[in-house]
Formats: sequence, C-alpha cells, structure tokens
Amino acid sequence: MTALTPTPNAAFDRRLLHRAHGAAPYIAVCAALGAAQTACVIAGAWLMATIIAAAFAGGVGLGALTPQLIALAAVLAARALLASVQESAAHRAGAGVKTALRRQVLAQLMRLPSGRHHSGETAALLVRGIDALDAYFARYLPQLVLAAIVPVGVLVVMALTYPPAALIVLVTLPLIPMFGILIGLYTRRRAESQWESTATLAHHFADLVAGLPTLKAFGRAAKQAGAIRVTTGEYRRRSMSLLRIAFCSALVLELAASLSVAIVAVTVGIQLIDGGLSGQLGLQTALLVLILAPEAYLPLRAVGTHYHASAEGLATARRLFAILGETPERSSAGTAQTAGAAAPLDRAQFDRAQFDRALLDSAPMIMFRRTVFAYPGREPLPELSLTVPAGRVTVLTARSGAGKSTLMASLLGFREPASGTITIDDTDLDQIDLARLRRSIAWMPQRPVLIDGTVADNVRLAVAAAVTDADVQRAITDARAPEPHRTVAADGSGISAGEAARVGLARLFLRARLLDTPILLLDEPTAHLDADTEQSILTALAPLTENRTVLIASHRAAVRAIADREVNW
Ligand SMILES: Nc1ncnc2c1ncn2[C@@H]1O[C@H](COP(=O)(O)OP(=O)(O)OP(=O)(O)O)[C@@H](O)[C@H]1O
Repeated sequence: MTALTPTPNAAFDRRLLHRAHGAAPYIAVCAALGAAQTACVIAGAWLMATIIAAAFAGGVGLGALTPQLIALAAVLAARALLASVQESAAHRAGAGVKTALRRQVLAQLMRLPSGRHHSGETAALLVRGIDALDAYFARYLPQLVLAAIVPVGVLVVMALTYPPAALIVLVTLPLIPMFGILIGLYTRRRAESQWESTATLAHHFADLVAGLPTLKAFGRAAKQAGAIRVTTGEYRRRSMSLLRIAFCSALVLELAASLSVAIVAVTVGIQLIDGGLSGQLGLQTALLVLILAPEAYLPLRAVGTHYHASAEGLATARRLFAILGETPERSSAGTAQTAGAAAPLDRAQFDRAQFDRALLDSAPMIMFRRTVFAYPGREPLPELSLTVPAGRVTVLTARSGAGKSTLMASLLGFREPASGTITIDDTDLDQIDLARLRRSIAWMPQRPVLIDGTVADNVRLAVAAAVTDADVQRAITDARAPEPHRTVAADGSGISAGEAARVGLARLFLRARLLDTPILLLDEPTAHLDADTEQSILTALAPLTENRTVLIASHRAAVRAIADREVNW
C-alpha cells in the first residue's frame, strides 16, 4: 500500500471542478439560486419591516395590509422553492461527480501495478469514502456560495438605509470565517486520522473475512475478535473527537454571530430611543436592519457547521486525487477495458481487423537483463538475466519462491522491476503500449480469479467477442476443465483448486486459439494432475506452441520434455 501524502487543504478543492464535469455547472446553478435567495431575504425583510411598522406605528388595519401580506407569503414560498430546487440540484450533481470519480479511479487502478493499493482500503474509499462527498456537495458547497452572496447583498441594503449598522457588520463579519478557518485547520488533521482508522478497519476486516477458515482451523478466530474490538474502539474514539470539535465550533461561531447581532441591536435601540419612532432612523428602517443583521451571519455560520460534515468528503477527495496523480508504470493507451491479459474486450468495440493491428506482429524474443524485483518490506529477489527465444518453448524450473510468477506478472505490467531492463524484440518494455502488449498475451495464472456463474461463463471471460459454445467446449475439453454448466462461486466454492486451475488453462486455450496471441504464459499448468491427464493436456497444447513465444513455470518432467529451453536461477 502506498502512503498517500495529504495535499494542502482548502475549503474548496478546485480539482473537483476539473475532474468531475458535473461540478462546474452545479456551482453556476448554486450561484444563480444564491442570488435569487438573497433577493428573497432582502424582500422578505423589507416586507416584514413595512407590515410591522405600518401596523404598530401607523395604526393601519390588517385589511389594508393584505397586498403586503400576500407578497410576504409569496416571498417565503419562493425561498422554500429555491431551497428545494437547490437540494435536488445538489443530489444530481453529487451523484454525477461521484460516478465520474469512481470511473476515473477504477480506470486508474487498472493502469497501476497490482498490489500498490490495499484492496480493502480501496473498496472503502470507492464506496463509503466517495459517498462522504454527498455532504460536501449537498450542504457545504451551496452554503459556501450563499456565504459569498448573501452578506454582500445585506451589507449593501444596510449601507443604503443605516450606514452605522453596515459598519458594525462589516467589522464583525470576518470574525466568523476567521474562527472557522482556525477550527477547520484543527479539524483537518482529525478528519485525516479518522479516515486512516476507517481504512485500517476496512482492510483489517477484509483480510479477516478472507482468512477466517484458516484462522478457525488453527483455533485463532476468537483472538481476532479482540483485534477487531480494538480497531473499532479506535474508530469510535476518533469519530467522537471529531464530533466534539464540530459541536464546540458550532457553539463558538454561534456565540460570535449572536454578539455581533446584539451590538447592531443595541446601536439601533439607542438610536431609536434618542430619536423616537419618527426620528431620523424610523421604526421601519430599524426593523429592516434588525431583521437583516442575523441573515448576514447565517450563511457563514452554516458554512462552519457544514465544513465538519464535508471534511471527510474532502479528505476522501484528496486521496482519490493522489491515486489519480500516480504515474502508471508505463504508457498504456488502452483504458480499463483493455487492461489485464485475461480481461475481455468490450463486445461492442470488438473489431477483428482493429484487434489484429493491436497485436504484436509476431512471436517476439523476450529478454530480462540484470532485472531485480522487490516487494515492499522484503529483501529484493536475486538479480536475473534471461533470454526467452522467439517462437520457442521455455520452461522455468527455478525453486519455489524464486520469482517465476513475478517474472510473468512483469510482462503483463502488473509488477515493475526495481532495476534492470526487460525488452521485447529489443524494444524496452516501457516503450511498448501496455494495452497492446497485454492483448498479445494469453496467460494462465497460478490461481485464476473466478466469477460467480458457470464454468462456461468463466472460460468466456478470456475473449469477450462472440464466442461459440463449440469454441468454449473445445477449450474446456482440451484443458480437462469441469463441464461447462457446473456453477462456481467467486470465492472458489463449488470447484476444487485443481479444477479452478484448469478453468484458467481453458481460458488460455480459448484466447490463444481465437485471438492468435503471439505470447503464451503458463504458471504451473499441470500442477495437481495425474500423469495421464497431464499428458493429454500437453498434447492439446503442443499445436498452440508453434511459432509462439511460450514461457512455462513448472517442475514437472512431462512439461520439461516439451521445452526447447530450460532455465533455472
Ligand atoms: N504480493 C507480494 N507481496 C510480497 N511478497 C511477494 C508478493 N508476491 C510474491 N512475493 C514474494 O516474492 C517471491 C517470489 O514469488 P513468486 O510467486 O514470484 O515465486 P515463484 O517462483 O512463482 O514461486 P512458486 O514456484 O512457489 O509459485 C516470494 O518470496 C514471495 O513470497
């Protein structure tokens, strides 16, 4: 797992605008709605002040004020309507942005070497993490826009009607964002640490579920309950500390706003006492100022409150952008759908002629020169120099753990060497389009990944273009895989380890035959097999090895017998 360094935080992350196209129009909508809401706030305050002043000081009856009352009701209704339009726009935009980000991150993860990010943490980031952006889009962003518009409108009206009140608001207003920023800086660290404990919980849990049968078999399952208790306890502690700050900061902001409004009220009150109701200020203006003053602070206070709800979303966004900013190991013009040797091409996009051009021209020679592979936290594997001749069968017989699977994974771009070079027909692997290279390979991994479905469904995965039942049946027969209609589950239930390996082999047969891939990689193709079955599989494989560059990891005598070259290191 790569440590993701947090980038400087801001109340608004511009990268959200660049990465997610739905975000920019949404902010424009928020601005338009914000302006309309400001107009409603001012009109509502003016109408209320007029009605109260007329009824109280002018002695006008309710009947005579009917038009103003109707106008006030209309303004309040318009304000409610604008708020609901805002809400639905927020949900739409949030959904669009989340989908766009999920797509981009998934595509990026497909380009990055496998194992760079822990699957449990990535799953938490893409599901629960991205959902945290809801609060950011639905509550925080609209308030941020309102906070930029409403106070300006209110200040202009106050300056025109009673400038001293405008001056007080102008001086005290910046206190709210100032407190907010100070608290926000403190909260950011807490939000980061809360996310870290969510991530730890997620991958601990994922690992635990995957390893539960083994833990049970060794009587260690109960001990894990304690570990989970500790992790969840830590998560609870950090969440509560974040909530505590949220409550305290709301209190501080509330206090600052209330004191500021009180100063305005006292000033207006003194002015009214000095001049009387019909004095220089007048009851209507005084009421207008008093009603408007809290409205100037309200959106800024709300920004402070919603900042806490959105902090997790922003922390998530920073992690997503860190993943999106990582450099894939080498050029890969192909996107997610072409990544992975066994990954199917999109049915709709499959075009045989186009596909042929996307393949390497012929069976290439592969060379590893002084290549060293290293896994994080492990001693590097021994340096390796090896030539895999073009159009020949090379069998790797190095000891278990020497790095045979790693070497195959490097050809598919799943592992990068720490040093040394890998060349294909004298072209550095870095210079070859990764998608093109992967399309040219049929690969049988040691532990093929299964999906829920039938054996036939699993075999079809190797080629997404129209594949006939006869082709699938032939591959299954040649690989001695279980019958096509047998159902299997992604967790491997319903199928033995040996049978699963043969499903992987059937995929290789299908892919090599139908797509004519010039490179075949087979990792322990006949492990778990009796001699007869092994022999029949090797007989079926023999014609496919002609004029192809074939690399097989195996210690079996029968496999070594079909090799043109044997390599040990
Ligand atoms: N994801 C990983 N993280 C850390 N270490 C790994 C990882 N994958 C492999 N290794 C280590 O790298 C070394 C080489 O592993 P690899 O699977 O390539 O060997 P191998 O020669 O194919 O072994 P075998 O014949 O048993 O399949 C081993 O020591 C293994 O423990």
